[in-house]
Amino acid sequence: MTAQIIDGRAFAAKVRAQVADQVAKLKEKTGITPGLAVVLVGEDPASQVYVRSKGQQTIEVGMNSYEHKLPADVSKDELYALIDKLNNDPAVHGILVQFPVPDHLSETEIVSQIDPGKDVDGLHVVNAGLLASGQKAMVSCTPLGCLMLLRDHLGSLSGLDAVVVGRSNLVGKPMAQLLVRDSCTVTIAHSRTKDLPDVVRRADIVIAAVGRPEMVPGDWIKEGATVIDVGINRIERDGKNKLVGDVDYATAVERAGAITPVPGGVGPMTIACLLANTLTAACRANGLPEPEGLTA
Ligand SMILES: NC(=O)C1=CN([C@@H]2O[C@H](COP(=O)(O)OP(=O)(O)OC[C@H]3O[C@@H](n4cnc5c(N)ncnc54)[C@H](OP(=O)(O)O)[C@@H]3O)[C@@H](O)[C@H]2O)C=CC1
Ligand SMILES: Nc1nc(=O)c2c([nH]1)NC[C@@H]1CN(c3ccc(C(=O)N[C@@H](CCC(=O)O)C(=O)O)cc3)C=[N+]21
Repeated sequence: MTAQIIDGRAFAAKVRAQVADQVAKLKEKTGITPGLAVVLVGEDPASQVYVRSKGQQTIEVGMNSYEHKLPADVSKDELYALIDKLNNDPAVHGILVQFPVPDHLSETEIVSQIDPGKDVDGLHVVNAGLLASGQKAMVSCTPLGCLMLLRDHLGSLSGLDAVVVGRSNLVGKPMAQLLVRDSCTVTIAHSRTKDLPDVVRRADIVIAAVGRPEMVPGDWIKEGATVIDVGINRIERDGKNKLVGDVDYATAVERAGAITPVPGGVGPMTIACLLANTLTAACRANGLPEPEGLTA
């Protein structure tokens, strides 16, 4: 079998068009323009690229973008003072602190400073708890994007066996929560999993969120399974820089029923869902109905 390619870039463009449409209506009806603040600490080159791309796409859908660049040696007090200011700024509906941050700062502590209603990354314990208990939360953008692709491709996910490889707070854990909510039978695998190949072989849905280039080979994939590759790894091959996922695309494409490519799969969906979450946060902050088709 040769897999159908799930075109995340095209789907993300559709999500952004929906966001743009609903932002325009919101502005017209209420005068509210959703605003997203992105905080970048230091000069990590990959982070700079993402932050620029987030800023551009925020403007393109008609929202306000606020970028805050802080030096790598910024003190935690200065960073928290900025977060506090953004928490209290009514023009800012979403706040994202780009990770990784320099070693003298704690990601967990940073996230705990953000107003949960503005936590568009869905990382605050309040949002993790709301999601885990089946309530309305801010859901981390990458898992939300993966869920949208899966629902679009498969329709109902009910009763399917899903394996999530990776248990991070940003991707693996919220992904597993969303799949459980859609009635999948979910296994969360990680670096201590015994016989990972065997665990992956059982899955109708494989989500790879590990951070190891091409770690999942095609012969771990059940024939016809749907494979969502979250990994973004920069490698050098044949003297060229290349972006590859956590799945060995060349062999997996021969076994899977459908697969997301890297680039052009999950990555663009992450940014589209960040914009969707910012719109959702703006609606909730103003007691307005949820945007249509953009929440989990
Ligand atoms: N496309 C997108 O939009 C996004 C892509 N990413 C990418 O997704 C990947 C994962 O990101 P993130 O979740 O933040 O990463 P983390 O490093 O936080 O988590 C990686 C997870 O993978 C597990 N793991 C590591 N090695 C193995 C192994 N050999 N076998 C099985 N499991 C293993 C770890 O297990 P343990 O807990 O036991 O250590 C951990 O749970 C990265 O490539 C990242 O760049 C991330 C965010 C967005
Ligand atoms: N607080 C926080 N939240 C995040 O969600 C977060 C983060 N920090 N730090 C880094 C990771 C990674 N991440 C990506 C977003 C978009 C693409 C993306 O658009 N990728 C394109 C290609 C980009 C390229 O060419 O480099 C694609 O896959 O097609 C990738 C990765 C969000 N993350």
